[in-house]
Amino acid sequence: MTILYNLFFLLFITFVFLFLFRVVLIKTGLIFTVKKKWRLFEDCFHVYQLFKVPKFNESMQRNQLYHKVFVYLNSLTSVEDSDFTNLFTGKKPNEILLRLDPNQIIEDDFLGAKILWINEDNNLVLKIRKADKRRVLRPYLQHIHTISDDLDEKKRDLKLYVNVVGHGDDHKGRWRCVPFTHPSTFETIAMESDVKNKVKSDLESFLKAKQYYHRLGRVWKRSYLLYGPSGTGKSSFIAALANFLSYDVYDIDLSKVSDDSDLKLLLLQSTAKSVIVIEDLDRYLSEKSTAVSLSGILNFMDGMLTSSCSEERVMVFTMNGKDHVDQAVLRPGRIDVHIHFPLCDFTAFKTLANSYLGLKDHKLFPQVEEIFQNGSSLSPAEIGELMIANRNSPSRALKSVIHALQTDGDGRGALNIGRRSTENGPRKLSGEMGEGSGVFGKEGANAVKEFKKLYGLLRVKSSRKSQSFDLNGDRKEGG
Ligand SMILES: Nc1ncnc2c1ncn2[C@@H]1O[C@H](COP(=O)(O)OP(=O)(O)OP(=O)(O)O)[C@@H](O)[C@H]1O
Ligand SMILES: [Mg+2]
Repeated sequence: MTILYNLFFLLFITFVFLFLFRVVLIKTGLIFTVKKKWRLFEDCFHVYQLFKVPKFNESMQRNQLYHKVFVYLNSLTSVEDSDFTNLFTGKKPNEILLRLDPNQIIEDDFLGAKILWINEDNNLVLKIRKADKRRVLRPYLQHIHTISDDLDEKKRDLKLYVNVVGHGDDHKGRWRCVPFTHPSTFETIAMESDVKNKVKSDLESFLKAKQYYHRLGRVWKRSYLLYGPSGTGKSSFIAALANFLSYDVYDIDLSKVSDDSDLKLLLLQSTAKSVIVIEDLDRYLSEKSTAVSLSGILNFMDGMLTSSCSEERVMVFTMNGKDHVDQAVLRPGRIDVHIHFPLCDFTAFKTLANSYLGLKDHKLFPQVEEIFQNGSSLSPAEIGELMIANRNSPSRALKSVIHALQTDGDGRGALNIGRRSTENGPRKLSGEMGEGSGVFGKEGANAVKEFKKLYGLLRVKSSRKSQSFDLNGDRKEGG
């Protein structure tokens, strides 16, 4: 019995000791020293090979590989975790950049191999185990190329192109370009986070699907329809989308397009990695005589032009409502994703109150919620404007929102943010989801469900007419 007792006591003491030892190791940072010593010990059993990437070549020209490796290394989390590194301000406000320090050593992992980089004067030196070199070096350098190209792409300044009226046969230079600096991001837009996440992952899977689209012989493009009343964030969403993708924006004003072939030329003159936008398409299509025909627009939406369209493009069309739009315009393939932009509801209101007034909660919120439950006919733009005008007094801002909601916006006085009542028709609280259409948005939780249900049917009877496309399905195939 005594032996058993002693054994148990010994086990307990060992456990306590190990626990305390672990705490001391972690809390004091001793663990890093132990790891370092262990690595040095381990290194004694390995042969390393060094590769130097000089900043300049023999003719003192810049070595592009040096730039790429530098960009890549500065993006690694190990820079952040290293013992020391440099901090600089970036181009954007509040941006802080991490930069390698001379003689800093950075560790990276690739395909299970440990790789070290040493930042010497005007050289970056790669240190790799000889045993790993043959297997890892080439794909690793390829990986650096790809990542640094992506990072460079993300850093460049975006441009907004607008089309101007052409003169005679001179179609050259029809696009006019200005810097695109719209600050909108998916985070600043008040809409269901589920919808935002779906759009983001849809875009990401689209970007990865180049080979897939090519194999199918399809133009590598993705088309979005944003529809909903005025002031619900459609244009802001386009800006957010362009910022998310770091793509230039080509905003096509159809009233400045002379005919179908002119429209084709505009598309041909756009560059890859761009968002092509046509706003208020429903209004244009409903006009009696237009310079561009319906078939011209359909061909444009198909992007069936030349090989120059084989590079990725995202097309975005906006409409106030799609009820009266020709079904051919909305069919899958022409429009891949339908996103509904509803009038403001309580969830959107809370997002706006948080971003415009810094309010997470307020004693007037329950009252606002109650009014929203009875319905509302104000857009996020209208509510946002009321908040901006009263931003110094959150209570006053909320009271004015309540008043505007109760009076259906009529009491907004000087702050009458023109509703395009003639364009939108009478405002509807429930959206205008067409029959059987697949929609992302707040048109009731049913919208997404319906969308999935519909695609369920679509997968079975893939040949039948329908108006939507399922992101999940595409992701599986494309990824
Ligand atoms: N959902 C939203 N979240 C945050 N801000 C919004 C939202 N909707 C509108 N706004 C704000 O309202 C203003 C107008 O929005 P926007 O131009 O994007 O609306 P729209 O749907 O394009 O309207 P229209 O159909 O009249 O062109 C913008 O300043 C934007 O910041
Ligand atoms: Mg707009």
